[in-house]
Amino acid sequence: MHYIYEETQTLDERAYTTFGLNPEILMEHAGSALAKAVKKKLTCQQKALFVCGVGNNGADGMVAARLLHGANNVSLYLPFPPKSSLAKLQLKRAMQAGVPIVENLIDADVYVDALFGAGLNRPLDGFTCNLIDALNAKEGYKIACDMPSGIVNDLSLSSTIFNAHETITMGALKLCLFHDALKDSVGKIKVAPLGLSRNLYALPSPFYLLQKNELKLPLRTKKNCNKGTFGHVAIVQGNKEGAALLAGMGAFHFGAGLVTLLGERKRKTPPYLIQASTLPKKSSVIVAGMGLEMPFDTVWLRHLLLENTLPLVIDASLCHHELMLELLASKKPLVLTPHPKEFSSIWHFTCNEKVSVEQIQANRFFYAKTFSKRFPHITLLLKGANTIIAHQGELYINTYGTPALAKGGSGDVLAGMIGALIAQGYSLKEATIHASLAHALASKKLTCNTFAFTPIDICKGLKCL
Ligand SMILES: NC(=O)C1=CN([C@@H]2O[C@H](COP(=O)(O)OP(=O)(O)OC[C@H]3O[C@@H](n4cnc5c(N)ncnc54)[C@H](OP(=O)(O)O)[C@@H]3O)[C@@H](O)[C@H]2O)[C@@H](O)CC1
Ligand SMILES: Nc1ncnc2c1ncn2[C@@H]1O[C@H](COP(=O)(O)OP(=O)(O)O)[C@@H](O)[C@H]1O
Ligand SMILES: [K+]
Repeated sequence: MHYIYEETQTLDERAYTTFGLNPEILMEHAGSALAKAVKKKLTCQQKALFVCGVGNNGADGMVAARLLHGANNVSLYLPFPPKSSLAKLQLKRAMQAGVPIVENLIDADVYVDALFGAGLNRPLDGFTCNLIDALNAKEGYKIACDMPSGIVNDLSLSSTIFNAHETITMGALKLCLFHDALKDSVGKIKVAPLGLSRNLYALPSPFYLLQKNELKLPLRTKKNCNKGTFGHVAIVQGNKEGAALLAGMGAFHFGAGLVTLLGERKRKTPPYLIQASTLPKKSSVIVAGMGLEMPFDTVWLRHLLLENTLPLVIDASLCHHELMLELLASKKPLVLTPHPKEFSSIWHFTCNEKVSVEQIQANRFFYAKTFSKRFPHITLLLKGANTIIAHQGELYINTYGTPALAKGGSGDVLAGMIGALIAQGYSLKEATIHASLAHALASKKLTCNTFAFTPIDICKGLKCL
């Protein structure tokens, strides 16, 4: 698991004070990593253009251009005169080495965006937006230095953002790179070590990037077992019965020994799903919310969810229902799996403050972290292009989801999968993390194109993990 940081200046400063490095040493490493990434994409006849800004982000680009010049065809384009002392120094060195400087945005095979990085402190002006639009419109491979230009104060996004195929980020991963709205702009993210190994440069952080090799599958290693060994998931069935069916299939395919759909007996279900009107005695967990159309029998549901000690996975319409207040107050072990609109309702109930979906999406990390600190017994999974799992102020980010999942029913399967892992003995946090990883990775197993995928394909994909 890699740490992610809200800002990395503290890490740079520690590299100076603890390890005796200095900004120039760090920058030489940043430029060298950028140069390596550019070189990989260039044949001898091809040309790279480094578009450099006024600060140290631009200076990184100038270092990379100097390192490549002589062996590769590279040029610098400086739309503004350098401001920072390191940018002035690096420009001088680049000129002494003879790096060509061009006056316009010329055509190239590789474009490097070294306009702005962590120092962008206000929205971009019209000229810079037009420049970035022009860069985005160019053919060719695009590399962002540290971060795509357009992220203001490491946090909010300008209306115009550089669209990279690849981002070489300096020293460590930054939280802003995992904004949902940047998922189409960052490309592949690579970390450039800055004169120290990544481990030495790093400090502990409460934010983590989930890696696929960390996935803990519910593999059956003991031969002496029976269905009871793997728990019993009870799923509340609503009027839209397909939702509970999908959750049931997700739970069953992810290892639950028994899965019961609770409610009125419905028409066709897969034969391995049990139907019952009362909670089975040996249930391990209750999953509820999907397919529940309002109004529903609140008395029955309140009794079912609250009059026992079973952990709960709560999804979909229940997030909009005032029953949520009682669930939160009950201090029952709880996983909540809202999408941003559902989270906006939960936030309203719990914090007595109306926040729009847009506000949540613009500040996903803040809202998820704040909520998880306020409700330390809850594990929150905030859905999105990059899913966030929040627990006691820690955030785990899953970037593996794909647009194939953007279909009704994908979330239902996920809720069932989380229930399955809880039933098999995972902690609520671990169940949520590993179900989320498996959900995203399974969706990649069967994706032949981006549109024909169905939620049932997630279950099929689980068979291949
Ligand atoms: N040890 C180090 O230092 C290391 C640094 N590293 C690299 O440095 C990058 C950070 O460099 P940075 O802090 O100089 O910021 P950067 O993004 O280049 O821009 C700041 C400049 O832009 C200006 N400005 C701001 N907003 C503006 C706007 N809207 N429109 C116009 N101008 C605007 C602002 O000027 P202001 O007008 O605010 O005085 C300032 O001059 C980091 O991302 C990484 O790539 C790595 O090499 C690792 C080691
Ligand atoms: N563009 C996307 N990239 C990655 N994952 C996505 C994307 N769109 C949706 N998902 C995932 O698909 C699931 C959709 O869940 P949800 O919106 O609750 O659907 P439903 O309630 O219809 O089952 C979530 O896990 C979400 O993170
Ligand atoms: K940049």
